[in-house]
Amino acid sequence: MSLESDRSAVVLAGGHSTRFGDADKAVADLAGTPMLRRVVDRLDSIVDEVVVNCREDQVPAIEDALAGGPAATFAVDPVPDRGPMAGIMTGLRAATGEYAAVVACDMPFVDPALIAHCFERAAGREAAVPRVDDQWFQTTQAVYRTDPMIAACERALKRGDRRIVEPLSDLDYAVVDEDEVREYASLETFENVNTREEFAAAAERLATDS
Ligand SMILES: Nc1nc2c(ncn2[C@@H]2O[C@H](COP(=O)(O)OP(=O)(O)OP(=O)(O)O)[C@@H](O)[C@H]2O)c(=O)[nH]1
Ligand SMILES: [Mg+2]
Repeated sequence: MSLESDRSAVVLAGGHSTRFGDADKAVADLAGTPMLRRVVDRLDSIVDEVVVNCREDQVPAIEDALAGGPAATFAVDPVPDRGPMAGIMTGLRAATGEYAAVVACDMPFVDPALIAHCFERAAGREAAVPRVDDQWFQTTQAVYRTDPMIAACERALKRGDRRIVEPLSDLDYAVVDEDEVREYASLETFENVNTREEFAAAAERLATDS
């Protein structure tokens, strides 16, 4: 068994991209490659399995965006629009790994070296979550132990709490602080793209990078 055989990735894409406008940012062409495809490509090298979480109506376009690339399976929200934390729960339910990295589809600069480190830090615990400014947990670029995180999401939703940090209160998690993050990645790894302006700026940087 390879070292990585327990590792899944869940890419979250079930939002409505309202700040982006009419189109789905997940599949929007970012410097020649759909944004979600960039995230999947980066994660594929460090996990055994990639699961994409989205709504049913997004599946065809996301399939197109991934065509010819790494294999991915879909985890469709049984009830759409319950927020990113419910999406994490849906994705993790479909994941087969003991641990899974969760990354939002709008983080095209995600650094696989940091994710690999989060897998190391989560070992023997229930999560490893970066926190760069002693305040905001990067819950959509973190590693969770699949079963306890599913249970924690279920409990939070049952309490009527959709906040994405809420499941952490039930978990034994490691915090990956800013200094530790910087050993593996630059902080652009956490940059998320919401508006057309942010998308254009990200495209410009990616075009000059490659
Ligand atoms: N499954 C699921 N995922 C969601 C939901 N809302 C947001 N997400 C995902 O969570 C991540 C971060 O969300 P946002 O940046 O707010 O994305 P968004 O909701 O599509 O965009 P806005 O409408 O502009 O807020 C993205 O990967 C989204 O696809 C939801 O209701 N369900
Ligand atoms: Mg949103």
